[in-house]
Amino acid sequence: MSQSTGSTGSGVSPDVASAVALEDAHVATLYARLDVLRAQTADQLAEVRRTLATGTHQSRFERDAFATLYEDRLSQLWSVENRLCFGRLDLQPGTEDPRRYVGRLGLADERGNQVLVDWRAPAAQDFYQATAAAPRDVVRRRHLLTSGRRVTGVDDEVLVAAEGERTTGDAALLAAVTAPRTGRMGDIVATIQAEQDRVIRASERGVLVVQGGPGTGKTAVALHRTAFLLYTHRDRLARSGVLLLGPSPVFLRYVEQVLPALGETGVVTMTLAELFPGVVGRGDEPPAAARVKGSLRMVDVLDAAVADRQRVPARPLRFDVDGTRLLLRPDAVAAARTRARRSRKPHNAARVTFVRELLNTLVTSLARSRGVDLNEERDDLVTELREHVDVRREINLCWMPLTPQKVLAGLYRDPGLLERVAPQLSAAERAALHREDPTAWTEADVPLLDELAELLGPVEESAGRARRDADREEQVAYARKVLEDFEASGVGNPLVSPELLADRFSTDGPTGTVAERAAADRTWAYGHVVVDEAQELSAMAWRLVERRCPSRSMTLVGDVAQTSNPAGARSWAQALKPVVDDRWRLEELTVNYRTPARIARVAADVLRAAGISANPPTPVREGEHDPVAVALAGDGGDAARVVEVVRARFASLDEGRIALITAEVRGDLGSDALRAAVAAALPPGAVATSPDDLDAPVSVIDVQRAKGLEFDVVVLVEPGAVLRRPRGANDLYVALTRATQELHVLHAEPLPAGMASIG
Ligand SMILES: Nc1ncnc2c1ncn2[C@@H]1O[C@H](COP(=O)(O)OP(=O)(O)OP(=O)(O)O)[C@@H](O)[C@H]1O
Repeated sequence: MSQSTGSTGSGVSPDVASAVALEDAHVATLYARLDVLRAQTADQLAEVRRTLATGTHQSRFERDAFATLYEDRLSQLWSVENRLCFGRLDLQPGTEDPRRYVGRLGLADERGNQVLVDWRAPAAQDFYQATAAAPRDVVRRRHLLTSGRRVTGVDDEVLVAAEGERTTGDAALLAAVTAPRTGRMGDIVATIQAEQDRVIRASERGVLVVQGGPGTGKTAVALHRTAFLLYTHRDRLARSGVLLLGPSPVFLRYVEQVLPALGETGVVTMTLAELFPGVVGRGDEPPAAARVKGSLRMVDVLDAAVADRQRVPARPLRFDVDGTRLLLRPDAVAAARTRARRSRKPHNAARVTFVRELLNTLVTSLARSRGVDLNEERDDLVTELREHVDVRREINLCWMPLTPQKVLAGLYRDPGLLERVAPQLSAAERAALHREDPTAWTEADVPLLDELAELLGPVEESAGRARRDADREEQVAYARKVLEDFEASGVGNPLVSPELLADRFSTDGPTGTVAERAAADRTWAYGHVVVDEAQELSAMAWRLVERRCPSRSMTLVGDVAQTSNPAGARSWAQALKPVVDDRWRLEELTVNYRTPARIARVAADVLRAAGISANPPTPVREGEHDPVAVALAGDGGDAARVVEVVRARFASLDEGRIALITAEVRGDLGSDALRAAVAAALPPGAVATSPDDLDAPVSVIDVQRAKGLEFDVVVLVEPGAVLRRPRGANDLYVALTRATQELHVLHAEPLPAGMASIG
């Protein structure tokens, strides 16, 4: 059995009081050590700046590199102030280091003895993995409850006899999951659960899919896994970069503090809409358009659209080259096209072959017409033809250098072209693709632009690339030497690779940081890609992600019961088949840390009523508040009623956040109108001015934007209308599972099937 003892409050037993005093004293020594290291590092930074401030270019270079390292180390030492140490492991006597303290980073005392183990280190693994059923060498796991630098309580589990796996550190966990929300996700290092830890520490090789219902910690796990992989494979990953793909900018802001709090700052975080450099796909579009654009049939459509721009004229082309008449017959153009296509190069590169073939034909007839020796005059004649305006124009009309934007815009603008190149789409599907402003790019356009970039290739090779590469190699070699010196100086392990350091102190700046270079380079190959809400990716989006990660080292987290994109996944097997066939492994998360059981039961009933087979996760707590339904009258006064419910909840809430979740953006009960109405009824600053604002206590958002977020109180308006959206049952499931404490449902229409139990 695993026994839990401990307290955070008054009236504690003498044993607990003395345990708290003991841990308090120990933690004080850890903070003292931290202070010493901070002071030492600050001194070393000042020293480097002073002693190497003058002199040659080389010594300034060296100073900047060392300064960068000390600054990194200092900011890491400052980032661990909060909850520096949160646990203790007591192992069987005779084990190496039988008492281990676990915390945010590893610390050694002045004699070099390890006094704190980094949560990511193998020596900390048992803190998360040991259970009563499989205690490994653990006798006791102790969670330290802290306030500032003081220990205020302990929560002990004594692992003495067999029992099934259970959640660990109950008091600490419950305190974490019931705490009021701030609008920003926090880290969970102190209370990572065994099933989550297995995912976090899983091998980085291959494709790992993490399926879990709402609130199972998928996002938290994805972020902690990212920190773990960077810690474990720093050299490789710092160089190649890690990409974290999230569903929306607001979601990325919601999670943006987690990795820095774990000491990691170099991860590239983006939405799919930003993955094609130079374009941000923020436009809205109807679900029907997104569905077609996400379909794999677009691969052939785009291929045909490019082929359509490789043209053979219907009639012979005639040129007058300085008095010499030339004829270019369609069959000669067709032959040049065939040759160019056979090169299997992208359109812009194959154009070189096409132009060369045509010029060969023309130059032969030019030489013949003028009666000159082709072999002797060839270069001059070719130059003459190349510079001839008509020749250039006609060759361009047959095979133009193209950009992805140009081809896609042309396709959307021209129904005739669409009909020609997309006979496999229905007329309705082609109509869905047509649009008046073809360059108002949407998220679903981004994978298509990327696909086209593959088909087209770059318009011209960027000049100077070779020179930049050579410069960079030199900088990296130098950075490697600086790192060796730094490690020898004994301040700690550098957090960066030579490449990263070269980026950081490079003052002439052609390279930028890994993150900047990766974000700007469509062909960047990331060392690992993490996709959150991965169920939302369409088949075309998967092709793009695959191109960004040729090593296929990926972590994909999501829930196929929450898919709202009409082109998104219905099952992992179906979504991943075209990407990696069946070469992926699955881990499941089964415990819901967010939604209390009283609310989660309603959400599960909605899924069941919609015939969606899913295993909703088991809530970790029952909760204190039953969900409440409030009937609206369906008259002109409903918006005022909604406002009144929000106002009343706001008045009685000391801390935490409220979300008013709507079915739509527009209309009386749409998010825009309700945001204005609620803002007028609440004190200034209480209501977020846009869906992207996470700091105000009250947010008014449509269900789409609520994805991945959570709130203490959710007020949901008109669930029946949510249900009518494409994949509406999934959206309703998402909306119902955003609450950490209370759910209020306001409805004029009858409550949807599955929600009848709400009183
Ligand atoms: N081990 C844990 N200890 C403390 N809190 C946890 C733990 N695991 C998850 N949580 C908390 O539970 C909440 C839900 O986590 P998270 O957002 O990662 O879930 P999710 O599976 O991504 O949910 P959804 O699919 O609904 O977006 C967060 O507040 C997170 O901090």
